[in-house]
Amino acid sequence: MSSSHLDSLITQFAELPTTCISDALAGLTNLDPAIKPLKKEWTVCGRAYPVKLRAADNLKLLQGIRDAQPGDVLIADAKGYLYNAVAGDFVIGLMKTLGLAGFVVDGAVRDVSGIQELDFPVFCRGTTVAAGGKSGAGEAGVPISCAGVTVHPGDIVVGDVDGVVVVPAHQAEEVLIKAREKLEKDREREEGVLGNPDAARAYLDRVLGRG
Ligand SMILES: O=C([O-])CC(=O)C(=O)O
Repeated sequence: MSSSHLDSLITQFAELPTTCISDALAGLTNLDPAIKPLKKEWTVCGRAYPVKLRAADNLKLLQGIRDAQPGDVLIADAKGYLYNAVAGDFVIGLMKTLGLAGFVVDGAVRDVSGIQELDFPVFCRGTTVAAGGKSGAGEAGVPISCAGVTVHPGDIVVGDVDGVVVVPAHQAEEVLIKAREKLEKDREREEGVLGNPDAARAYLDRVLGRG
């Protein structure tokens, strides 16, 4: 896929809620729902730059920040470990300064207030007070397994208040069409019943087989 085509897909995915993208993918590529934005207003959408870390160690995360391209979403498997952070406001500030689109981590961050002030979208499993180490184990820019999902470099990562979905690059066009259709159906269904008790009862009767 050319990079301008991928950019156009990313722009279009950014307009969709994760719920519809999840439905289009049958829920198969959603990260563990414990992974949520540090601020509920934050959203993220971009090319995946995956990083594999040892629990509580961030040297290879720093390599990922150095090697990723502007617009990439750094997505890190930090083994779900919550006692030591792999990033605080300093490391997140590096990501923002180098133009990355966001950070998703199956692990912990710290300096929550500082990160919120940076206004750079961070999605994580949890937060902690303790720093991590820099011993060097891990790999950057390789396929990973993160919070139950395989992520390849160049997949599309989309996150909002509901959670994070990974769109495999080779399925992106088809998923975009299906997700848009789902969004339209959800809107019609909602508009049809909201504030209209007769329509609400008719819907329930139909689904319950009493119509
Ligand atoms: O320096 C580190 O590796 C982690 C940290 O506390 C920060 O990013 O502020």
